[in-house]
Amino acid sequence: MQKLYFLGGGNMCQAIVSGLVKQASFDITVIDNNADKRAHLEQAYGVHTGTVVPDLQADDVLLLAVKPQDMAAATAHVKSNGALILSIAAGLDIATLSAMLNNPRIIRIMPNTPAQIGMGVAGVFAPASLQAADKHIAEQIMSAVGQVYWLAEENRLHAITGISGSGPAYVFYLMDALAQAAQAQGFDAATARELSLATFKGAVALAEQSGLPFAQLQKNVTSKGGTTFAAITAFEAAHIAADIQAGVDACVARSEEMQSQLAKANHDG
Ligand SMILES: NC(=O)C1=CN([C@@H]2O[C@H](COP(=O)(O)OP(=O)(O)OC[C@H]3O[C@@H](n4cnc5c(N)ncnc54)[C@H](OP(=O)(O)O)[C@@H]3O)[C@@H](O)[C@H]2O)C=CC1
Ligand SMILES: O=C(O)[C@@H]1CCC=N1
Repeated sequence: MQKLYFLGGGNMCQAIVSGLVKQASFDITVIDNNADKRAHLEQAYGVHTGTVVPDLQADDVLLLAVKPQDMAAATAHVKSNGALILSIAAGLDIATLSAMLNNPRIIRIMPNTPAQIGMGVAGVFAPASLQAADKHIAEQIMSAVGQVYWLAEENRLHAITGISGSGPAYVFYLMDALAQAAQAQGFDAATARELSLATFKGAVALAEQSGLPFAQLQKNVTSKGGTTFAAITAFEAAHIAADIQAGVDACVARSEEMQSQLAKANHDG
């Protein structure tokens, strides 16, 4: 069985591992410096764990899942020996990773946390020089936990980060805002959470099942001069849609900025 190592056993590693172990197609080892995390990973998913990446072989796979700013230190002693490298780190480009690992065989992935329940979205980019078999491995790993979108250019990873990579946080922010509004209307915290959750859940399922444009679905709730009209008029006066666009733009800009900073730090250091 092909050996797959995760470097970093945190949130995203656990999300991917939880879906992947059901496939039983890789011999998985997670490298993490935290003993509690290693014990949890062994117990919950039956994977091997360790504290150091062993010297790799060409047919092994290493998935990099530490924070971008920890990557240089975490990979300093890794001997990748031409193994396939998959990186989920935001803002670390292939040129920088390739210099860190002395290995150009790298695929970048931008996943998101709903991977934990098999409903993730992942943007994936592979340089043209990589073999179809390498792309197949990335596809196999990420399709175990959700949908996979192949990107034609590495730079598109910034955009996918702004939409689906960070996107779950925007949705939770809106869910929390609706729950807070419910509390302001006198519901207790538990009921407010349930009302917000059930409203999001029902709206998402309706959008999916009807296939209608989101704007049409919104119109179907909005009687002219009625209650929803009052709410949407208030949202428009507050430029909520433009603010969401500004949030996405800030996310994309930060991804680009991190990439320049990390590339420079690695080049200088
Ligand atoms: N969370 C998200 O929604 C998404 C995250 N990503 C990317 O995924 C990557 C991981 O993020 P996430 O899982 O949230 O981060 P976490 O902090 O949850 O996980 C990283 C793990 O790596 C461990 N670690 C740090 N340094 C080392 C080392 N030298 N050797 C072994 N283990 C080490 C950390 O331990 P300790 O805590 O002790 O430092 C931690 O357990 C990041 O690069 C991020 O950009 C991409 C898309 C979405
Ligand atoms: O916030 C971050 O930097 C990471 C990348 C995408 C989601 N979380």
